[in-house]
Amino acid sequence: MNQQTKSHGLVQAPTPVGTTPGYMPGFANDFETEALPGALPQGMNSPQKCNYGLYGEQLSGTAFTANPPERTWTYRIRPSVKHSHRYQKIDLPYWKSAPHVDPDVISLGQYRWDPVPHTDEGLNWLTGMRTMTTAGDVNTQVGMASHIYLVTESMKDEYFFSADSELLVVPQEGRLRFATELGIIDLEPKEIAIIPRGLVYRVEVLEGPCRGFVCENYGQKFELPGRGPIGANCLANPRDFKAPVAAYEDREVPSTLTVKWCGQFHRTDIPQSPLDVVAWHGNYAPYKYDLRNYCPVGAILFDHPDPSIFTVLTAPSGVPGTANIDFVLFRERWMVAEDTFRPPWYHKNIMSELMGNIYGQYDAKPQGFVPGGMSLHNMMLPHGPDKNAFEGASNADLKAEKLENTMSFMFETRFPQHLTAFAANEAPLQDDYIDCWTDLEKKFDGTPGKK
Ligand SMILES: O=C(O)Cc1cc(O)ccc1O
Ligand SMILES: [Fe+2]
Repeated sequence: MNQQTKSHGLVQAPTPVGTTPGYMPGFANDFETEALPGALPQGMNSPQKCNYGLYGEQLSGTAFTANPPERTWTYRIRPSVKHSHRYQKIDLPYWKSAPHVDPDVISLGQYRWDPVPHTDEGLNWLTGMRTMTTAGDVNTQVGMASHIYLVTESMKDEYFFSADSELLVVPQEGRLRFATELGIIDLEPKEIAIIPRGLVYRVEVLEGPCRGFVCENYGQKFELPGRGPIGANCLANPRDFKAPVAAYEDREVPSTLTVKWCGQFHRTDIPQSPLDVVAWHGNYAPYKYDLRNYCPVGAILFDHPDPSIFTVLTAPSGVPGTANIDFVLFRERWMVAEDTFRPPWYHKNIMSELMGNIYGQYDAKPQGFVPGGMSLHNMMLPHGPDKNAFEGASNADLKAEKLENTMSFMFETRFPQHLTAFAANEAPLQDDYIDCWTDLEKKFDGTPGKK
């Protein structure tokens, strides 16, 4: 066992050979990691006494009897239960949960927003979360919410967990550190992170201001999509997902723990940092993924496939083939299809489509859908290329062409998404969005031939 390393004020486990410092590779692997030699019991979970006087504690992210069960054994300085004093309700007025149907807001429509701007107000991970849409029901653990975060300040002696949800974080600007019970994840644009339900963490600003998108998944956890005939390779490869090595701090300072539970926020005082897990093993852990590792598969002769071929992660809903949420990535790729209208087709979809632009230009919307911006095409509402994209693609010389400088994504859910009052009234909604289709001409004149 190597000497443990000290970083970020947390004592961190040595890094396994051949990996990025501080991370272990693999999707939903059964990991083991210790920040102090011998802190992890071997061959069993619950010895009569743990090494270093640590407490053993299990964090279960699935039912005990799920197949496979996902859980992690932590060995910590104090059991989590010692952290809990009485909870007080607190208000985070911009962070909403489903069901949340504002009677004054119309969710039926095609919507697009410019980037939500930063303000002079100092905002952290909790106060800076701005809910745009909600879908499903947090109490029955179905559906999701989409948020924009605007973060300029680190959480200090302040910790959080969501009992409601796992969070998929998609940064667009700035760099954040997630100091979690199970280790440290640093995150920047072009990467994503998953923070599991129930995991305690603090978010620090490494380089601000920070803005990004969050998909709050109330349902079953994100997993890798079934690959069907694509087979074992391409799309998101399991080895490119990275879980942090153990890191702990032994700090006795007055702190707070905020809990999101059934859509409400509660706070309790704790006399120490809860990031005191010295060693852990298991398959329930936070992780990050570099979107530049995503290997897209697409049309190599003609036609435009369904965007499901670009699925990075999917959260099942219980109905086979019908996701609670698909996280879909539109990134740089070659367009080679012959005699084909290459951008997305016009369509209506039972699933509702929330999109965000991380950088560059999206092929169906060359203008107006800008980095940091979002769009919503709700259940069964028609959409597709704007007039310019349609004319351009209909008349393009169909040589092999690389779509460069493009990274957008979609949170696609089987549930209709409801706008919050913030999305409808405060965020920079583009009132003229639907005009992007107004000038599409009638070309039909009753005579045959391509027009
Ligand atoms: O609406 C969109 O832009 C997303 C999308 C992209 C695509 O290539 C096919 C269908 C689809 O919904
Ligand atoms: Fe679409």
